[in-house]
Amino acid sequence: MSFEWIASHQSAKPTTEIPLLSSADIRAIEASTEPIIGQPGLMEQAGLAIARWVLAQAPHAHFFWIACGNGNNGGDGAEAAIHLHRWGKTVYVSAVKSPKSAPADASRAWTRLVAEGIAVHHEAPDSWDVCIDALLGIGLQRHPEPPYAEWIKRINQAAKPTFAIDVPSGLDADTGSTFEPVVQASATLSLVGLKPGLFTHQGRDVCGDIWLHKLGTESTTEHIRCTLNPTPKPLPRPHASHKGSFGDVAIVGGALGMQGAAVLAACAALHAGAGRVFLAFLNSEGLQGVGIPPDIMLRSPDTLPHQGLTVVAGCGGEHDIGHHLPHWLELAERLVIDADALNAIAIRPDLAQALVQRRADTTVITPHPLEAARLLGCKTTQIQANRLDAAQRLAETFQCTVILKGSGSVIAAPGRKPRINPTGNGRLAIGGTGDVLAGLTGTLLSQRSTAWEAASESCYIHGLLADQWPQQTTLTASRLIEHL
Ligand SMILES: NC(=O)C1=CN([C@@H]2O[C@H](COP(=O)(O)OP(=O)(O)OC[C@H]3O[C@@H](n4cnc5c(N)ncnc54)[C@H](O)[C@@H]3O)[C@@H](O)[C@H]2O)[C@@H](O)CC1
Ligand SMILES: Nc1ncnc2c1ncn2[C@@H]1O[C@H](COP(=O)(O)OP(=O)(O)O)[C@@H](O)[C@H]1O
Ligand SMILES: [K+]
Repeated sequence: MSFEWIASHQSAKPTTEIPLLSSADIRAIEASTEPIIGQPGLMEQAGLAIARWVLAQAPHAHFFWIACGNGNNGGDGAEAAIHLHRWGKTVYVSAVKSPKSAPADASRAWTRLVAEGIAVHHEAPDSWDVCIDALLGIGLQRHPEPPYAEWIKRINQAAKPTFAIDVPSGLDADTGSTFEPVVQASATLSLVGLKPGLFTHQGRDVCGDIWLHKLGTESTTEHIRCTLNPTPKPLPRPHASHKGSFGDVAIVGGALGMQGAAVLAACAALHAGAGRVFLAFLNSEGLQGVGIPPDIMLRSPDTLPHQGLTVVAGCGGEHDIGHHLPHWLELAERLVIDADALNAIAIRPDLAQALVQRRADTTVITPHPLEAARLLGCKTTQIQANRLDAAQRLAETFQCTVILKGSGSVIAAPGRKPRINPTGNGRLAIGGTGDVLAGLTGTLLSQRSTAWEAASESCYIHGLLADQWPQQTTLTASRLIEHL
């Protein structure tokens, strides 16, 4: 039996590509795991693992409130209670309903618990040292009902160490959307496999530290819904190289009053190590006061070179970018499409068609959820309700690599399993950081062999900078660039 520590403070740095499993994947693994006669079943193994894990997290706690739901998540809690009781801890076990209505495995756990002489309560205790949240797991289907909802509120109000089994109750394991209320866990022990919902959308805020116990099961590639974006390996910069070896990146953007966005993208491309960076403003009126480093070559959009160029289009593009897009969609060897360029594609079928026809694996689009909603003709809430599906739909619809931004950015490409980026945090939620991502992605796209690699690395590095940001210093987009 072994525990794997995965993430602390909602941020992970996986060295390998860790698989994430949907609820259906987990149930398929469970169904294909043959019980071995005389050996403990999955739920018994889960109970022992949970009890050991909680004790390791809170070795001095005495009074454990084990809040159990009506399904197998509650059965896991009952199994854990048996071990903690045997080890001399005071356990207060609450069940939402009569254990008689539980599924078969959980029902056996409740029978064993009662045989141990442990009382089953139907209310919460007045106080406790540690709570084990065994209310709802991958079977969650709707807003928690009474008494689930009341107990979840009690758990959160008490602000005591809370250890969630499988997922914090109220979190959708597949999508990262939370129902109301949801348990705010100190740590979560994911069983059998890690779930996507722990790493994207609202999930990252409620899980605490994330641990995994596979309970001796193995997943095969068919069981994998998506993966965690792994830590990239730095690209060597050989001695025998020159500026032509590291990519020519051109930023086309910066309409009137929006030039700063294009400058941020250009500076990010420069600091990320592009061989040469061009900046082509859509409108260069009133540029006084916009600091442009002398390393960046200013051009008009019409005088940019074509050969070997990676174009980043759209940062601060307003409506003007729409005039230039047909040209770059046809001619740019590699292309990053951001912000207003995405809005133009959303309303012009000719541009969408030109995007679909581009050479495979040369294009990255970087929508935030609202831009994604415009592209797919739906509401932002529908995008956020299932970010993995939304990113994959964008990739298939527009035949390109997608970075769906936000907490736990999703990277998707046609015919691939998506990746969820495990780095980044709320400090990035300010204007301009998306322009930095676009410029950084442009440089990596000019240097890497595939758009997929470039997008994955770019997301990871961008988020990592925010994760490593000094606590006392405010993060701004221009400061972020200096750390590239
Ligand atoms: N499937 C497996 O392979 C394993 C499952 N295990 C545990 O079993 C859990 C899944 O068990 P279940 O499928 O029984 O699902 P859950 O125990 O997560 O919940 C299902 C029960 O809750 C009810 N319910 C769902 N949403 C509700 C809501 N909002 N308010 C009130 N009631 C609600 C359902 O009607 C059902 O009775 C996992 O999360 C994990 O903890 C572990 O024992 C390890 C192995
Ligand atoms: N809460 C958050 N957690 C992690 N990353 C975030 C969060 N909010 C924003 N980001 C990241 O910050 C960047 C913001 O991009 P965007 O919304 O396009 O802003 P702008 O257009 O102002 O530059 C994206 O890379 C996004 O993934
Ligand atoms: K739970």
